Amino acid sequence: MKYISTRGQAPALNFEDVVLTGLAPDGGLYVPTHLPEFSVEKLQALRSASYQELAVEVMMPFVGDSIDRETFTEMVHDTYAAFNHDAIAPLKQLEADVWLLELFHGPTLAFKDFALQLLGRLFDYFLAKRQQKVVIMGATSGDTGSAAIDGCKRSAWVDMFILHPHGRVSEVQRRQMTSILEPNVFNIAVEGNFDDCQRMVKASFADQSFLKGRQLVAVNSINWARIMAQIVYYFYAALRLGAPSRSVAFSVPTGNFGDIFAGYLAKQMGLPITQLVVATNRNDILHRFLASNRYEQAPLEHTLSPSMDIVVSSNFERLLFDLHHRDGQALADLMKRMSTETVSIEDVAWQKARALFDSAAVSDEETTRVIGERWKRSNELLDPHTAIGYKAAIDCRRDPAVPMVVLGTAHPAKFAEAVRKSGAASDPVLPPFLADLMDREERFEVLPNDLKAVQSSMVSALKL
Ligand SMILES: Cc1ncc(COP(=O)(O)O)c(C=O)c1O
Ligand SMILES: N[C@@H](CCOP(=O)(O)O)C(=O)O
Repeated sequence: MKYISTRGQAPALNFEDVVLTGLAPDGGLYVPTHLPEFSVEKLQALRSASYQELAVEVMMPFVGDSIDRETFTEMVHDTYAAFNHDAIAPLKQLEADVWLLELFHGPTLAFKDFALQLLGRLFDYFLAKRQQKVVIMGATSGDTGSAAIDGCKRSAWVDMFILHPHGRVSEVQRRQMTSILEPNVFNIAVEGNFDDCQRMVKASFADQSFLKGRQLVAVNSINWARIMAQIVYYFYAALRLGAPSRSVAFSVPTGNFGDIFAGYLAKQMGLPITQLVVATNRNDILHRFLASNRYEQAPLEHTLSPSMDIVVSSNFERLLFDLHHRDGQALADLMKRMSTETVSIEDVAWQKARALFDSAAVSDEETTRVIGERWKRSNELLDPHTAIGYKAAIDCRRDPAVPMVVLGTAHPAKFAEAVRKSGAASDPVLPPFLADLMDREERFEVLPNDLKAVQSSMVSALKL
């Protein structure tokens, strides 16, 4: 399988090279040249596959000849052995034909573990083969950071710098990152917001000269392997609920548009998904775009669902590429305009987007109300991001006969403030392996919202 840039001006890469990169040199994001197809017969044959078996079937075509099947199968089994539920991604019934796909049974209690546990193993495999050390640089609004650190902290091949917005992630999220004291892990709290962190990461990928020859590698969803691993749980949930004989709908709490883009790809690959709901918080640029065909940036707002406090949604570019017939030049022009002005796309492309996605924006008040109500009704504690997914699912549902799956993206104990405000329960409890989290020593550096300051801190930590 080959990968091309959404902006059309970068060389095509194979899977190994695409895993060990970030942005394409032309500023675009890598996408596969084509998607594997899963026929009805093939889906039927996978109905009773375990999560791990399915993961190999879904991902192997993307991996191609970069890893042999036996080695990749072992890697996948090892990856999901780190999860704390036998089903890996269990489905829980919330009400008649509304299901919660619990994606928080990994080591850091968020859906990011699905891809980042695998990515850490992919890095080790390729870097050991090359005998090469790389530098990871990532931006996080809370969950990617801890999942990346957990996935890569034991690697001899990486030094890792994770930027989070100072004071804008939950205390549990911060401690999950900053209490990892391995010498190759560096946490930087930036006096800015997530978009500022992500901007610095992208600028560093675009010009890596400050690293004096060391190579940067991405852990954010600009890295194709992140998206690839997230496609699998859409297949898993749909097959468990009766696909291919039965269609399924998904509601996805959305920030950087990676998770829902994986759902869109699953649909393109043949999974009978009849509805995809983009669920946002007050940072609702994607909802506003889908409602009005105006892509208009608004200032980032801080909400009770901090992991989705994102305005510039990286992966939206991958969708726009498809909506523009994969025309790299058209995309390069569009992305340039989108960064400075309010943009509308051609009506046909926008109508296509509206046919693919429904959307809703959910306020903090509605989020806490939903958490409280769900707790009263069934003692089910939703984290604020998942609560947004649930509310959007109910508001946007097209066909009650089609099972609606809400992606449960994080464990409620990561977001005690929102849960407390909902009046749902006393503090949600962390699982035993994190019971002492609040007592662990922390290490992080606070830096101004300034690219040069961040890069020079990296250079001195790496002793370059
Ligand atoms: C808990 C949680 N839910 C939802 C999201 C949104 O996912 P995505 O950025 O892939 O849209 C994130 C992170 O972005 C998250 O951490
Ligand atoms: N919500 C994310 C933000 C980064 O998104 P990513 O999927 O591109 O890594 C986080 O929790 O860090």
